[in-house]
Amino acid sequence: MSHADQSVNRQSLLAAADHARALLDAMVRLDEDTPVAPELAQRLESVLELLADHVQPVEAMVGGRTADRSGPRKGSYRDRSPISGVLNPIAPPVTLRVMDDHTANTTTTLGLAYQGPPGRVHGGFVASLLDHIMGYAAGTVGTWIFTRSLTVDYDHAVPLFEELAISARVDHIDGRKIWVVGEIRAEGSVVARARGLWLPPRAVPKGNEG
Ligand SMILES: CCCCCCCCCCCC(=O)SCCNC(=O)CCNC(=O)[C@H](O)C(C)(C)COP(=O)(O)OP(=O)(O)OC[C@H]1O[C@@H](n2cnc3c(N)ncnc32)[C@H](O)[C@@H]1OP(=O)(O)O
Repeated sequence: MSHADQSVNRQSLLAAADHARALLDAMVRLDEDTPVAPELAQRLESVLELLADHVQPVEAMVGGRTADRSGPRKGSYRDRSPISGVLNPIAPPVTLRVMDDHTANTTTTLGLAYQGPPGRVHGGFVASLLDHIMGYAAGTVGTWIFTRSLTVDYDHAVPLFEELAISARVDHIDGRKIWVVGEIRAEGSVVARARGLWLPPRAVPKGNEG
């Protein structure tokens, strides 16, 4: 495939991911007696038939075909992230900014697919957002890092349908331990805060040293 064709294909995949995001939003807003339910199920089945011969085996996407998950991985890992992956429809529209001063931030607005208590973001998703942005701040210190501990304070409701500003910074580093703090603001006020510990693995998985 030529460079130009690849670019057109990526634009189509991005558009498809956006449609799938809109579909997720529509699904949770459908009335149970919607008359188009049978046609919806049928059309989605045909879409899945279209994809059947083209989806990669899962082993190719996690990286490697061996038990230790070493070896090459197809596709961009970041594009498939459940929090900020542009090609992953369960990721809300999020554009991450990772800065040289060991900080990371983003803004996003979440719809009904992320609802916990009525009108509020699900607490588990609040923690996921913080984990992710804080992970990226920690990732400015070491390439391979894992969340070891995360404590979230839910100070106030995190609202749906309003812009949320999520930010994180490395608080201090103690040997291998990277301590990070993060927060979510809505209309300028802090609604959730977190602190956590990130650690590099003792050995980087084979094939992923770079
Ligand atoms: C740009 C690219 C971006 C890339 C950015 C990617 C962003 C995505 C972010 C997503 C983040 C994830 O989902 S990560 C996925 C979820 N997390 C995981 O799966 C991690 C599972 N856990 C592990 O694999 C392991 O526990 C490790 C690798 C994290 C650490 O193992 P370890 O090296 O054996 O270390 P361990 O003994 O557990 O602990 C090390 C030290 O920390 C201390 N320690 C442990 N917990 C605590 C605690 N709560 N408070 C104080 N200290 C603690 C221990 O006492 C010990 O101290 P001392 O005795 O040494 O002094």
